[in-house]
Amino acid sequence: MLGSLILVWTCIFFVFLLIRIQRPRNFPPGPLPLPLFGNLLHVNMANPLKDFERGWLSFERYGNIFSLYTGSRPAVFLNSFEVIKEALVMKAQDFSGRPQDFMINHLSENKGVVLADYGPHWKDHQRFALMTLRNFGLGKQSMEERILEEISHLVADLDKNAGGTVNPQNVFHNVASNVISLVLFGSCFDYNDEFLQQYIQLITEISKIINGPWIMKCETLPLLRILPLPFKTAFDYAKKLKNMNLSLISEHKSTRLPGEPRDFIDCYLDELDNRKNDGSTFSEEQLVMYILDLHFAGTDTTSNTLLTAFLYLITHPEIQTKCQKEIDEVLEGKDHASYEDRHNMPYTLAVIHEVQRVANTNKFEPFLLGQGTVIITNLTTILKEEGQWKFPHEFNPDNFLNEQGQFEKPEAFIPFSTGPRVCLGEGLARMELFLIMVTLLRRFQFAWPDDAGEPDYTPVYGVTLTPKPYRMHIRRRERVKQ
Ligand code: HEM
Repeated sequence: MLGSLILVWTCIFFVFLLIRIQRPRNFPPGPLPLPLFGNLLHVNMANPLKDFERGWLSFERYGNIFSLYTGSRPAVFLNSFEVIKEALVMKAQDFSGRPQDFMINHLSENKGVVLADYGPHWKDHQRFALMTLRNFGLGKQSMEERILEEISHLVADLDKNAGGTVNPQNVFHNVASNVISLVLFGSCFDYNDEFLQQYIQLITEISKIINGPWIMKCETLPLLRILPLPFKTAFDYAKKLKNMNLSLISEHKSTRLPGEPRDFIDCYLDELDNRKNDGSTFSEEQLVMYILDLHFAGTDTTSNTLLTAFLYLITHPEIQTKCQKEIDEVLEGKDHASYEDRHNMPYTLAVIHEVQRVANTNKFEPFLLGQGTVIITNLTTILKEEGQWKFPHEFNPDNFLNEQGQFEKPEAFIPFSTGPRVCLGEGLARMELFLIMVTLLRRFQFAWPDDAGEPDYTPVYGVTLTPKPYRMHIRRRERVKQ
């Protein structure tokens, strides 16, 4: 009996030795990975940020580089501004790839730009998007006019609720979605439009699923991917979205005048005509996914930043009032704000940047280094890194103001990332944030409702971070002529 027991335990011990995961020599430190599971059981899957911020995977414990295993695959986390800059800027060639075998790659069918690996396909499409955005007036007045036009609908919508309270979630989602729709489809939608509502709902559902607990388990144990688990509905939703994009493309095909593009889709169709069958990576299937990528990347991030902005502004009324004073002075006698006005509004600009710092919508970015090692840059740590900020752990616009009250941007402010994979919508997003916030603050006074209890700033973990749902009280301001 004893002999059999010893034999069983010896076998178990040898199997364990065979399948155990060992960190290679000189590999960044981290918690001991378990066979098969790696560090899956070490991480709070509902909200890993808690582990990283002040928890047991914090900077204080493992320093600025550490590693975790998803199954038998290592992922290296870069945790400070200096190491991220070194990787993404100084060694950009090595650190600009994307993993191609995550679940999410199956969803996107390895098309589009956000998840594309570093290479000719990504380069051509990134260049094309930047050029198209520029041609449609990014950085010029025409884009500004389009955004202001969209903001006028937002103002009318909020005005209907003046004197009452609103849940700003849908309001900001609609406006961000409409701005990017203008660029992509040449038109924006009525806020109650069925197409828009379905589009946003499908994107929201996919975000929830790809950030849910099943996905992490499937990354760890890829065999699970073939089972009919709840995450499979994400594929049905993605198919519906692709069909919606296909219908938009076919409508464009039937109404376009070649060489006279009205929007991003027309530009891409012109590009296809010009390239004919030159063997390039441009194709209609790419366009379907590319539209989805840009819509997704441009909507959630911008609207969650706005939600964060107003959460902090209504709970810091003194900061709101100081912005309004500056805005009133600079816009005295003008009908509307212009993006150029930012140069005369150092305090408001500082508040917008501080909002982006605390909102930190894109917390982790995955990159692929040779030999299959995934590199994850942890933007959360950098945007609160001691030594980089005057007040790393509080909401304080002074983080972006010098002694003379002039606007100053610390180098570690990288909410749009840095290096070749930097956000390609940065210019558009910055213009949107400025024009929307300035216009709304000029028109309305926003307040935390008396019966709403204590504000909770802890973000909800998701593909992008978002504040917990809240309501805000709205009142028209008297100073502005209607
Ligand atoms: C406040 C708003 C925004 C924030 C904070 C933001 C942030 C980011 C970040 C951090 C990345 C890098 C992600 C990564 O490497 O995984 C990124 C990439 C990207 N963003 Fe944005 N973004 C915003 C708005 C937009 C808008 C409006 C657009 C649409 C034009 C857009 C399009 C993209 C695209 C296409 C990429 C992928 C670039 C590539 O991989 O080459 N973003 N964004």
